[in-house]
This record gives sequence, structure tokens and C-alpha cells, in this order.
Amino acid sequence: MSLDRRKMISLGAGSAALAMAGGVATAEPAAATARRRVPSDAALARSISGGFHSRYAHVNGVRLHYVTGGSGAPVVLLAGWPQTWWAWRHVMPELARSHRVIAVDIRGMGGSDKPQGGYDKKNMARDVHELVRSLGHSRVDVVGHDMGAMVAFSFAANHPAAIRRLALVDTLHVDETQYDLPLLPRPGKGFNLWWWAFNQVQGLPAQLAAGRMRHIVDWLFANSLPDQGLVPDFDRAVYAHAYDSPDAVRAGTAWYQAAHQDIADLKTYGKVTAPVLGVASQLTYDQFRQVLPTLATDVRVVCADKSIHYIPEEQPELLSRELLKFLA
Ligand SMILES: C[C@]12O[C@H]1[C@H](O)c1c(cc(O)c3c1C(=O)c1cccc(O)c1-3)C2=O
Ligand SMILES: O=C(O)C[C@@H](O)C(=O)O
Repeated sequence: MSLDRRKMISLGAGSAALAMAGGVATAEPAAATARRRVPSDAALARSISGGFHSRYAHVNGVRLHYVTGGSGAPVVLLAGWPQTWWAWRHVMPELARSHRVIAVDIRGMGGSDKPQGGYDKKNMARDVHELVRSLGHSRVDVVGHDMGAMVAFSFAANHPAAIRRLALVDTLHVDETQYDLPLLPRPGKGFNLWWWAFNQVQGLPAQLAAGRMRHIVDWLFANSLPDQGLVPDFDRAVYAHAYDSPDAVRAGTAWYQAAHQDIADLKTYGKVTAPVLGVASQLTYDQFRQVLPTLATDVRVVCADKSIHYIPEEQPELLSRELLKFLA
């Protein structure tokens, strides 16, 4: 599960203070973001060194967008909410020197389709499995962050013959303990995970957040990044743009609304036997050390100790180094 009591307690002090201080970066008015031309995925892909290209594939009833480049063993990268494949931009060039990198916009994300359903992580993992098969790969490494880590874990649990190695960055698959998250954490005892409640609501998020996602993006980064410059204005505009339509807001909430199905599916999974690397932030390290061994048989956990959550952007060098070691 993505955030447990231990994490909320440890989050309490730091982030509560930050939140109390109204730690919000200078948010560019949403309208200005909307006006700013965000480059196409094709242009963003070309801007990353290593020869990357934006591509689409029709699999499992949806059209998925992905960005691919590099040569060598195939590695799939799956980002989360409210981000896109662009979250991997700092690690893609390094991985491309020894791997065929496939950074996928999961169902509902960025340039991928936003259908009315199919957002349970088992089905979203089926999307990715069919994608890598269509690209000629029978066995791949998968790296997931945030919601993408839940899809990555589901891929390994449901397609054991297709996973070589699995890396989970700061988020574990949701489990029963998600139901215990307090809606009102005691002062200094927890972190307000308001987006888990907000994203459960039907309809309203799209009405409130469409065209205004930059405010959510800025709030999340203001309450995580130790240095707001780690994700500058341009990158925030890329994420806000990807989520600013009513359909994109709805699709993002669907990842959360599938939690009941995901929690039920987890109970049917045996332990993952592929080698698993957990890359935890300072706030999830204890949880990863305690919970990951109950989900997989061959586990190692490293701590990105300067990170709160967005490790691919908070500590890309550490992440690249640990992934290259693990995936060698
Ligand atoms: C699946 C997801 O709910 C998504 C969210 O992206 C998420 C997750 C974990 C966090 O720790 C976390 C966040 C998040 O937006 C966030 C902002 C500020 C601090 C912080 O710690 C977080 C998650 O696992
Ligand atoms: O006020 C707006 O900008 C649009 C709002 O009416 C909405 O439904 O998103």
C-alpha cells in the first residue's frame, strides 16, 4: 500500500510544518499554463539524449502512448499521478546506454486513451504485457513509481514468465491497510492524504480541477520536494497540461477508484519470485523493509534518503545508479 501509518507519522512533522507554512510554490495561474504551449510528446521525446521516439500501440482495447529508445535488454518505466512518462526524463539517457527503454503512459495517462473503465491495476498490467509482446519482448524488466509501481507489481504478479526483474520506487501495491488511513490525522501525527479522498469522488474532481491541475501539481511538489527547483516551471506545465482536460482528471481519479478491486486482487496473488528492488524515500524505507518481504521472495531495499516521494526527480543520479546495478 502506498502510504501506511508509519509513513504518515514520519511525514507528520516535516510535511505538516511545510503545509502549515502554506508551502506552496509561486503557482503560475492555471490560465497562463493553459496558454503556454507545451511541446508535443514527439518533441519532448526528441529532447532527451539517447535517441528517443514517441510511439503508439493498440493493445487490450486501448491505444497506449510510449516513448522508446536505446538498445539492449528491454526495461519498461511506469510513472504515476499526476505525472507522465516525462517523470523518467533524467534516468532515460543513462538507461538507454545499455537497455531498450520503453517509458509507457499507462491507461488514462498523458497520450494514452482514457476509456470509461479497465483501471484496475491487473488490467492495466495486461495492457503493458500486451504492449511489450507487440514489441517482440517475451521477458522484460519493469520499473514503476507511484501508481506506476502498483501496475509494475501487478505485472510481475500476473505475468511471472514475462518479468525478469522488478523495481518499485516509493510505492507498494495498495492493500487492506489503505482502509485504515484517517481522514483527519491527529495534529503532528499524520499527513493529510487528501488526494486519496478527493480522487474517490465521482464527477466533481473533473469539474473543479480541469484547467486548474497546475495548482494540484504545485501543492504536491511544495509538500514533497526539498528544493522546488528540482521540478521547474516547464516540467510542471508538462504535467498540468497532461491532466487539464476533464477526461484526463477523470482517468486519473479512476486509478484511485479501482482501489477496492486492486485490494481484492492482491489477496489472490502469490509471492512474486522475480528479484525485486525497492527504492524507498526517507518516509517509506521502514514500510518497504517490513512489507516488501511479505510480497516477494527475493527483495533488496535501498533508501533515497534525501527524497520524500518523487525520487525520479529528487534523486535521479541515485536512482540511475541503483537501477543499472540491479538490472545488470
Ligand atoms: C499512489 C500515490 O497517491 C499518489 C501520490 O502521488 C503520492 C503517493 C505517495 C506519497 O508519499 C505522496 C504522494 C503525493 O502526491 C505526495 C505529495 C507530497 C508528499 C508525499 O509523500 C506524497 C502515492 O503513492
Ligand atoms: O470555470 C471554469 O473555468 C470552468 C468550470 O466551469 C468547470 O466546470 O471547469
